[in-house]
Amino acid sequence: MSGTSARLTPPADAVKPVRHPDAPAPGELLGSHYEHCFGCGGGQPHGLHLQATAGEGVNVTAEFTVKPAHQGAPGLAHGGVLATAMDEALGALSWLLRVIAVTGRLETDYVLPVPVDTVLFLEAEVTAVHGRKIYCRATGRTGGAEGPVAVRAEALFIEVKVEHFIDNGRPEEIQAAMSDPDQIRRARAFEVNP
Ligand SMILES: CCCCCCCC/C=C\CCCCCCCC(=O)SCCNC(=O)CCNC(=O)[C@H](O)C(C)(C)COP(=O)(O)OP(=O)(O)OC[C@H]1O[C@@H](n2cnc3c(N)ncnc32)[C@H](O)[C@@H]1OP(=O)(O)O
Repeated sequence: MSGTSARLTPPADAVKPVRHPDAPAPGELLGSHYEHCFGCGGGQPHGLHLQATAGEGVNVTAEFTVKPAHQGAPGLAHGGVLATAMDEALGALSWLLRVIAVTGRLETDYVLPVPVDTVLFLEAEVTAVHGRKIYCRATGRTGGAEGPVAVRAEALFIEVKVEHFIDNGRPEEIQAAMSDPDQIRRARAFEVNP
């Protein structure tokens, strides 16, 4: 059973997403937006270490291997961890629009149980844009990119300015990020007008 709430249905005057001309080329590995991100950072031992690849449209693909640290029931992935994987893959779409965006709403359908050691093949795409609102969806398949859907998600991301993080983040991490030239470069890669 699945369904989409009215808040995730784009309004009639929403527009089709446009791949930014300076977006990473199709097939390019997108890299982590922040080393300590639980979803994609290399600095989180139990994180998901998701690596997303740019697609040809406003879409990305990624693989996520379920580790023992990600269990909910014995030998099975925790649903919240699977939602995190979907959130992260959807968040990576920002690279293709060259905007900074955060999750406003995320709805997840859990279709099949996902055992530890499973490789989930994720695909995410933007479906519509309305002002700052970015409508998107994702699937997670087992056994290959054409395998059965185990997880499905729809989401609304909201475009924000870099000040969203500077104003709201804990000062010590913000100061560390702002004094790291590589982090500044990564943050700028999201912004059309840095
Ligand atoms: C250089 C140093 C700094 C480092 C920089 C690092 C660069 C990092 C780069 C990239 C990071 C990306 C990170 C990705 C990680 C994966 C994604 C996540 O997990 S993100 C974390 C979870 N999400 C949140 O923490 C959001 C918390 N919420 C908020 O902050 C606000 O609620 C926010 C920004 C989402 C909206 O607040 P408003 O005041 O800006 O805007 P309003 O007017 O409330 O909403 C705008 C429109 O969106 C709709 N909207 C907002 N929330 C909605 C919702 N939940 N459902 C439906 N519609 C919603 C509203 O109805 C409104 O629509 P109408 O324009 O009137 O048509």
